[in-house]
Amino acid sequence: MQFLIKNPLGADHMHILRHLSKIEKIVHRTIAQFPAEARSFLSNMARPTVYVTRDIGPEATDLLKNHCDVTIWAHSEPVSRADLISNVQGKDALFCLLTEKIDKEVLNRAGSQLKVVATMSVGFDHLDLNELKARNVRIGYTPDVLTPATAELTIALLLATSRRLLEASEEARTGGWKAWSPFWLCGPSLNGATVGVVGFGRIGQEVAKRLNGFGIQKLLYTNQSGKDNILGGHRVPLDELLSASDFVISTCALTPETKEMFNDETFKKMKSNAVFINTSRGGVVDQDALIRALKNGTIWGAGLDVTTPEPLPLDSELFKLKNCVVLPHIGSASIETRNAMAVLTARNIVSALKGETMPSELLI
Ligand SMILES: O=C(O)[C@H](O)CO
Repeated sequence: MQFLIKNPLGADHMHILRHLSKIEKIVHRTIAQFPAEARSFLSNMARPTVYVTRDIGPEATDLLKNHCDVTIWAHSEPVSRADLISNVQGKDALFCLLTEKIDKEVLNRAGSQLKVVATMSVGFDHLDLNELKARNVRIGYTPDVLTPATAELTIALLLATSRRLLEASEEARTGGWKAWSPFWLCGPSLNGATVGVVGFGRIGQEVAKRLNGFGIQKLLYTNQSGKDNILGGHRVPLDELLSASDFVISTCALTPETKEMFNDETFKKMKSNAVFINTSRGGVVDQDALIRALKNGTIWGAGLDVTTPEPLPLDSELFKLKNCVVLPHIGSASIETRNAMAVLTARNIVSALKGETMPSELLI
């Protein structure tokens, strides 16, 4: 607490502060004797507290600070589990990232005053939804704001994989470029191709819109809504999509149903010239099966923005395969998008703490 002290009586400031501190103690003792209801009413009037698990930029931080007492893990690496657990104790809100697993242990340690957990991501497979629901903790997430950036990156990764951009750049820099050669560094073209998008939600559809400019012949998709003919595409069963597509793009959420849906069996159903792109979650792929498929020529190549685990260990077979491009989960990493995600997460928290409608609440 800070006091601006005018001193009309001429007493020295230290003397006044000693009195104030005595008064504060008396107030605390008195409040402690109030009935529980009155105590909780008074504590609700105090500024709420929020724990933030990374540096989230000035705009989102200021927004939170205008309404709450903010504690930040302001480091570039993720907060350790031990630090998360000790810092979340007693907080009213938690601002987290997809790098933190928010489970029973974290929620128990946070305490029953916790009102909202807001994640700076559209994916929420790192949150234990049942435990949050059981505690009536509201959940914020960041759909929509990251859709264009993630779609953009999906196209970039697809082209980098099919047109072998990283390999080509490496050859140019390291003396492999001897002369222009007819079939050197060639890869399959998007022009005239059939593209299958697995999970035709917000991001999948935005990818499809961008594909339009590349002269693809046919768009296939699987989706949950059951709607056909979205954006001129055909809704088909997964097996049909896999066997007919030259490019298979995974943009589906990780759920118990989609876990490792790309496995030995499904890779075998794809064309041998197929390019597999994953910008959703590493967990939708059985990674050992993918390595086998890439080594054996079951499919032509793969571009992965997401892996299991993350970061992918340096000795992973995937890094050794020329027909595989691995990116460090940068789907939404445009400057504007990451800031918008941070601000939306902060707004989710402030609204939930005020008991208002959240801009993006995950309703379960
Ligand atoms: O879930 C998300 O938001 C992405 O994977 C990262 O932006």
